[in-house]
Amino acid sequence: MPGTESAREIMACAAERTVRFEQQTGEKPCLATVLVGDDPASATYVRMKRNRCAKLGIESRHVPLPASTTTEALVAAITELADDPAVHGILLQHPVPGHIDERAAFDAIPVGKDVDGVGSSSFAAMAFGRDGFASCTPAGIMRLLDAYGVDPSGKHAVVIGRSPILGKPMAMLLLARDATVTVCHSKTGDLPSIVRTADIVVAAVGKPEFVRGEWLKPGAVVVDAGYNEGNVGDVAFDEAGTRAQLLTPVPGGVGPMTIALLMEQTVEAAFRQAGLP
Ligand SMILES: Nc1nc2c(c(=O)[nH]1)N[C@@H](CN(C=O)c1ccc(C(=O)N[C@@H](CCC(=O)O)C(=O)O)cc1)CN2
Repeated sequence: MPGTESAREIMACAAERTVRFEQQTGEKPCLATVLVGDDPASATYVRMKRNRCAKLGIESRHVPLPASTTTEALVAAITELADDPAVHGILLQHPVPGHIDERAAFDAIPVGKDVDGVGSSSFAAMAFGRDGFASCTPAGIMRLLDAYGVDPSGKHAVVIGRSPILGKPMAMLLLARDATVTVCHSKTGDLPSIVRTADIVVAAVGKPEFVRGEWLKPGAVVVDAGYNEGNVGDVAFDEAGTRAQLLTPVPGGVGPMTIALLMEQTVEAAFRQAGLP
């Protein structure tokens, strides 16, 4: 499976670096996870991340907060983690309850600890090719394209979805690799005809089997970044499979890469904070 295989390689490397970090500093890299409320899917994703940390020898510290948490209280909890030198990376699980200003909370994570790449400063650094961490799912997708020998340069890439942690950074990363990028969203007219012109399609809409096989240009590369209930992606897999040159599966595609990138970036943050190469 494409994602599982590439993710395994990235995580093996993160595990090796974790051992080296401990030998050099006597400490372990540490990821703090912040979960607000009791959404079961979010709880599952946080558990998957913490389990992966444990497997790789990365420490994790969990901060569960009630759904009634205010923006101010969440920002204060994040600031406490930001000020703690034993914490190298901070992850705030998205989505947070609707009354919270999620952007303010993401932006409270200092850029050096923003291993999930969700802050505005991280976005700017990524967009302008500066040091920082990219949002894990789009960064994982770029690595997946590389692993499969797909060079975005000169290709028409269509990103369906414009969310701050997926569609928008995805467009920037593809642009940085010289793709011609079209971002489509809920107000886009005649989506199928735009998708039909794409060499690379990234589906990040959050609607099960939304992208149909007949929309695709034969030979297109199709990346399914959907994570809908029941492990169903945003692409109608069987239909798309008959037309696509490469189609990432759900499960076993983009999801494992998201977690692998989070592990890689947490370990890298630990090295940077310790001033080690
Ligand atoms: N702060 C963040 N919040 C959210 C992100 C994110 O990157 N940062 N992404 C999504 C959900 N997500 C991680 O949080 C996520 C979703 C799915 C998977 C995954 O590996 N899925 C597996 C299948 C699930 C399973 O095996 O039970 C797969 O696709 O193979 C990883 C991460 C929203 N929130």
